[in-house]
Amino acid sequence: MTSLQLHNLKKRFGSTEVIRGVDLAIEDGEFVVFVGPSGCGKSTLLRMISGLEDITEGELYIGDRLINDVQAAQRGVAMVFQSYALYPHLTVRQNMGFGLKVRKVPADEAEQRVNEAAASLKLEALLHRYPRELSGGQRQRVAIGRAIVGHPQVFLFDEPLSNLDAELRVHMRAEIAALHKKLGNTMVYVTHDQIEAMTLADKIVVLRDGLIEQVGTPRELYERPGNLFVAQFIGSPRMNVLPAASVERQFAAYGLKIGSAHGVGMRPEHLSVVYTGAGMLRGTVLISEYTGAATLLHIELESGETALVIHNGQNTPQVDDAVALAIDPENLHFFDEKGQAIRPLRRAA
Ligand SMILES: Nc1ncnc2c1ncn2[C@@H]1O[C@H](COP(=O)(O)OP(=O)(O)OP(=O)(O)O)[C@@H](O)[C@H]1O
Repeated sequence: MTSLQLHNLKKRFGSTEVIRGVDLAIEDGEFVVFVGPSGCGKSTLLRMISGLEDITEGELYIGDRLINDVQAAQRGVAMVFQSYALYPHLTVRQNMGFGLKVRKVPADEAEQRVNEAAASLKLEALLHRYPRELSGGQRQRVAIGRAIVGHPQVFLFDEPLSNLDAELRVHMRAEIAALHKKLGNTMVYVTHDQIEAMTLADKIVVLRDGLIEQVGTPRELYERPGNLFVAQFIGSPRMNVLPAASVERQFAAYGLKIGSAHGVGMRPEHLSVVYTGAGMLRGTVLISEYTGAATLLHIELESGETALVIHNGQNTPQVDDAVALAIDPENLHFFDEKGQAIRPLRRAA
């Protein structure tokens, strides 16, 4: 059993509490991604699981074993860092085998494990090289290989792809997904990258200021955010949220009642530009950003608010054009004055 249970976990540095009571259950074999704004405590929480940071309060179980006071090396976890943390004076083979040597795994078994990991990560031809002779992606693969050879129960990844260029990130992301499929281990992954979170996670944990805001599948968080913070954190560009008062009249014309909602959320990809004048909202194009596959339009609405719209059809409007915007009411999100989601109109598929 390699499930993880976090019970009211807290971390204080001096008098500052940076993890303020986290309860979380991670299932055996699950791929869980921690996201949240810079400084919210993602890395600290991961380091508490790894044993690199001690736990101020609360309980942490791996399987049914309480591991608060178990040393990092005895927890059955392996961590992969953003910085790779390879030994520059050791070859790829030596780097991958180093931990096994320290743990006095017999040499022939260690060699076999390194060979197996090298084969699954396509590193066989590079085993004799030194880290300086490798590309960033190859280095990160070695760092992952070093984690694999220890046969950990749980893999922990702290922004492992942040130092790679865009193309390599896409490639390595797919490799990590394939690795999870193949090994089936429990994995916990910290990232800033929305696409990584959405594509890799079975479950995303959104953290803010040392607390969990919402836990759910990528689809649940995207389609049914529980509050304004999650609504605007998940999805890029972020969800437009307009004061209910500024759209009430226009919506009423379409038979839509805003009710007690304080804010109305509309994702940029759900708004479409219409030319017939039949849109719910009207405005003028302020900025038009062509990105190849789509154009991001900044629309100044009649109410004075600005809305972002992803336009990927023909007839892209130009700056200063007057446009109308339409949205399927199913795609509207409503929030109360405290920012909590109300009247969810959509069901996650
Ligand atoms: N050793 C430390 N001593 C004091 N404060 C710390 C220490 N490590 C982290 N912190 C503080 O704890 C908070 C959480 O830091 P953490 O690195 O976990 O955030 P994060 O969400 O991973 O941020 P980022 O996305 O920027 O990496 C921050 O306010 C940080 O300054």
